Amino acid sequence: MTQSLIFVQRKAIRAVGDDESSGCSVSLNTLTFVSTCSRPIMKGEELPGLLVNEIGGMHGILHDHVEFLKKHFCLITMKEFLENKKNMSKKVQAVYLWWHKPVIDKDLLQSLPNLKVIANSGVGMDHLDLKLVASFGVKMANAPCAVSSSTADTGMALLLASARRLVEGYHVAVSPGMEYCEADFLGVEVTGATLGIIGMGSIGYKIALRAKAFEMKILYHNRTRRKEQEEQAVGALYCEKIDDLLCQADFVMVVVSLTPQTHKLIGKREMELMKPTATLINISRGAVVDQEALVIALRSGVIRAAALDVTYPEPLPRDHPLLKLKNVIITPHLGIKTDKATRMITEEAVENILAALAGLPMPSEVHPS
Ligand SMILES: O=CC(=O)O
Repeated sequence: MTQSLIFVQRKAIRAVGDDESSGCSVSLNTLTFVSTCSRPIMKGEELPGLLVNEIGGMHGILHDHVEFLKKHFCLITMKEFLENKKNMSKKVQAVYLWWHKPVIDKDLLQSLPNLKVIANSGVGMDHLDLKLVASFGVKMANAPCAVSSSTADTGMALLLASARRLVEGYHVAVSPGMEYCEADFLGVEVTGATLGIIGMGSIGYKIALRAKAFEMKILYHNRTRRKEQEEQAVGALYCEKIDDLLCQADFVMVVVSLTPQTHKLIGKREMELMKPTATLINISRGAVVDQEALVIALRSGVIRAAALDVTYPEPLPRDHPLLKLKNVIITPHLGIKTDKATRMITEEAVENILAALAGLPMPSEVHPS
């Protein structure tokens, strides 16, 4: 199988995918790496160099991913690269960013004359200077298909946990001698409640699908309105203005990418527009919400609660006021992390890199805005 065939095959899957409405194929997943990306290695063929931060250890690529990557690339770690820059720099044709590492700066880009593509292990690209990378003629890709289901699940898990006060309840249940009365832990009913989704890309859409099963009313705001049939499929109503969504929703779910336009998108004014009984859920990036304003809003009852998979910084300093509030749930940016999603991320990265190296359009190319 040639690289171009691989791409055509995947493109065909996308075109008929059972998840067309979210813009992603869901067919590329299994619990082991799929073989659609693999190709026979010709005798004597030199595999393209793929720069990765490190292998294994606390922050490095998982070993089973390494085995898969080695079928397509000659892996070069940052350590090997820095120790032998002269020989290695020309070999590197692609970089795989594993949880934002290695850091891509001008120095690194200048030292990689044959670099053609950078693939990211996730959907958010805010850690990368897209314009800088593009100015070196290097293409970029993310992995939106791989992460949409797992991230949508995290959003719903946070919504349910906050509504039903599961974390508070857990602490009481496991604390010896803790007493509680029947009226404690009154939560908020999710069935029939209104969910406002800010950001209706593939993750937002999958949240809507899940919320529909919970019989929620769904409002959404997005830069571009979804097609009528997509809206109807999940029963979502479009709010052209975020404010209209904020003042009606019982749960506000933030799913936008972090850009200069979305930085502190949800601030004091927006929280004051929300119902005092509303819950804010953030699964995008911490900086999309003004955290100082959030602390005040949570302390003073401007909103009921918050559930955050993302904060700034990550992790929060131990003495951060958000960590002291009972009406907050915080998880350590685990949104996309499932066994299946992480494997799919690496598959999607390989698919993108192979397409770029073959001079073909990449399935999930990212352009600077
Ligand atoms: O945070 C997760 C991602 O960017 O995919």
